[in-house]
Amino acid sequence: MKIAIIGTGNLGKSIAKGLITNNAITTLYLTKRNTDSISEFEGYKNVFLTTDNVLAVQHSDILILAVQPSHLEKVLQDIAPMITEKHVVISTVTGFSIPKIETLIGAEQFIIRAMPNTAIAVGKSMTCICSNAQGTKRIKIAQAIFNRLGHSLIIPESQMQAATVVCASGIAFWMRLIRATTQAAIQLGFDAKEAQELAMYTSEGAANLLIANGHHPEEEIDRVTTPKGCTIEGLNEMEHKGLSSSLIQGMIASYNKISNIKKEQL
Ligand SMILES: NC(=O)C1=CN([C@@H]2O[C@H](COP(=O)(O)OP(=O)(O)OC[C@H]3O[C@@H](n4cnc5c(N)ncnc54)[C@H](O)[C@@H]3O)[C@@H](O)[C@H]2O)C=CC1
Ligand SMILES: O=C(O)[C@@H]1CCC=N1
Repeated sequence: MKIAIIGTGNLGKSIAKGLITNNAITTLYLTKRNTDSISEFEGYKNVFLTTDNVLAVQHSDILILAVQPSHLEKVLQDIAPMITEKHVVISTVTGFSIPKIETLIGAEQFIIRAMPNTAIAVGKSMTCICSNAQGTKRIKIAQAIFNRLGHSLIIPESQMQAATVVCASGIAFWMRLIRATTQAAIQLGFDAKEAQELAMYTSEGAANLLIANGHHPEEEIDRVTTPKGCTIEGLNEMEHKGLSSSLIQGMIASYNKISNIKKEQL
């Protein structure tokens, strides 16, 4: 696949790493206004670094847009004349709707919105995808890319904002949970490196149990909680202190913030 990533920042770099590691490219153009900070990609075969978005579009079929929301309009205006029927345009940009993209490049283009997360760098992104009417004809291409780099789900565009919080911001939320369990493990006597190892692999094990068995989390919790034991003592104390409630409220606050960001952009 001939892919261009327009705006190779935090997310763009993660996508580039995932694509390169998984041999998912024929050519890969990475653009940035100053390419110095993506020099780590120099030297890879068939990977080209450039400041020229138009050049990247001309040499690619799949265009992954990963600039900040405030930059997308200008980027789309610049590349619009170069977009042809060979291109599939995949925007990862938060809060920038498909109708708005259509007004800038045309509703006849294949337009996909994707919400991956930075775990795409290690082939473990949960990516939600939606498209415009024309894009439904190419959505399988987008799914094939994101399934190679993790797991994907097609959703209606109306759920994209929620997907941003759960999947994209979700990486940060899970990191805090892993950090907190690491801190507890240190207090309980493990050195910092061991503590993080215990926290990382235990969280990986918990997620894999659900993925493999398809169980509800409480079913797995029941298997761990010995009556009058230490697990239920800890769980109940966490809930008295508002663990679930705090996570839910945090995610709702994050969701509401996206609505405000969208209004600020109008
Ligand atoms: N960081 C994340 O985990 C996720 C970010 N997103 C979305 O992805 C987009 C990018 O986010 P980040 O990577 O975090 O931002 P970032 O600021 O790290 O990356 C954006 C990059 O675009 C470059 N850029 C700006 N104007 C450009 C232009 N005209 N041509 C080429 N490059 C240009 C900037 O130099 C920067 O490196 C945002 O819209 C964000 O909402 C979506 C999911 C996850
Ligand atoms: O924090 C943000 O606004 C962006 C969107 C999801 C991840 N980063």
